[in-house]
Amino acid sequence: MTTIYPVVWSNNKVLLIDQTCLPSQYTLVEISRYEDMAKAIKTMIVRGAPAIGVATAYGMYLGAREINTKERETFLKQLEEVAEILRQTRPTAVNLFWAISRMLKIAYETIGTVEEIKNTLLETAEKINAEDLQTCQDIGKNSLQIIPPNPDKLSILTHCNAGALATAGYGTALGVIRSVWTAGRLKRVYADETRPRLQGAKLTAWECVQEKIPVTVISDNMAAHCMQKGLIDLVVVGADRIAANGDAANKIGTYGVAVMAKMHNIPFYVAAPLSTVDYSLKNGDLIPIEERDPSELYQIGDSVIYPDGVDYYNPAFDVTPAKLITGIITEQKTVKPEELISLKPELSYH
Ligand SMILES: CSC[C@H]1O[C@H](OP(=O)(O)O)[C@H](O)[C@@H]1O
Repeated sequence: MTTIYPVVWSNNKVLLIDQTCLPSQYTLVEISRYEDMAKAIKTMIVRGAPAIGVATAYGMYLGAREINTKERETFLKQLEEVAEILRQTRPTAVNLFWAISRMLKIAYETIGTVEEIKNTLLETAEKINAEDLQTCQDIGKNSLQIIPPNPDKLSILTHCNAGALATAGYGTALGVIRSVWTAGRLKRVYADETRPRLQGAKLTAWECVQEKIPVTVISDNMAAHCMQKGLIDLVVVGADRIAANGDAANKIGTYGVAVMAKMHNIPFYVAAPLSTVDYSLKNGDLIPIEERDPSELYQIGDSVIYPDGVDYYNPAFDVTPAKLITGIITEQKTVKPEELISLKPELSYH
């Protein structure tokens, strides 16, 4: 069982695994102030929709802790300012906004002193962390229902990192892979490198190696060839925001993988918690797509790989239409995209 927890509350501060240093260095970053948490999210020290949600929840508590007033109204007003700073970090992963809404709701609903509100906020952040870990394990368990019954072991392709590092632990897409591995049904993982930030090569491969899960890293442009050669039995990816109709935003390149999977009749699954479904959005056209600094494209390490004079375009995500998605594996059950609406929770924080 994985023991990779990217966001941990310890000794009155948050410990983050610095994902920008993996795989060469395993480094923990201590975060005691909400503005440092905002920076850690923006610079992707912590990344991955659910992990961003957990980190944001702690960021809201850290911000609350810094507010120096006993006046409830003044406290709540300043907490809203903390929320606004955190909202500005990354626009696509809806878990960030989900966590902020949930933390603000708790603050407004807590009848008591400012100190008591602060304590409740910490308890809620801890709860969000624990819930997401359980959610990922439930997603993994549910995925076993959709794995083909034949005794052959599967080769599964995944894109980017939707692993323990991208969640509270265990992972969504990689949680599926861990569960299939534990069930003795996995032959091999094919991990797309996932340009430009290489989360597949650096993070998914690292997680698989930690757990001795056989993994082949492939460059992104090899996925079609591997499918054409019959090397891939199934694709599973994570998500950063899913619209009510099942259109799913995920790391750039996911849409191309889905098109190729469709072309080769390979099942294409999205594994995600319901906290990643934004029921307020009718379809994926409405999902905000983050554009990141062009240096992620033109620089690898210290070397600049593009000539001067070129233009840049660096969208961090793309949207896979529901028609290309075989199923969405959630903590409740696996549904077809058009059935996602049936899982809409009573209480939504979006
Ligand atoms: C379990 S969701 C992980 C999701 O987040 C990643 O994006 P980023 O690394 O930019 O935070 C990627 O889209 C993963 O699928």
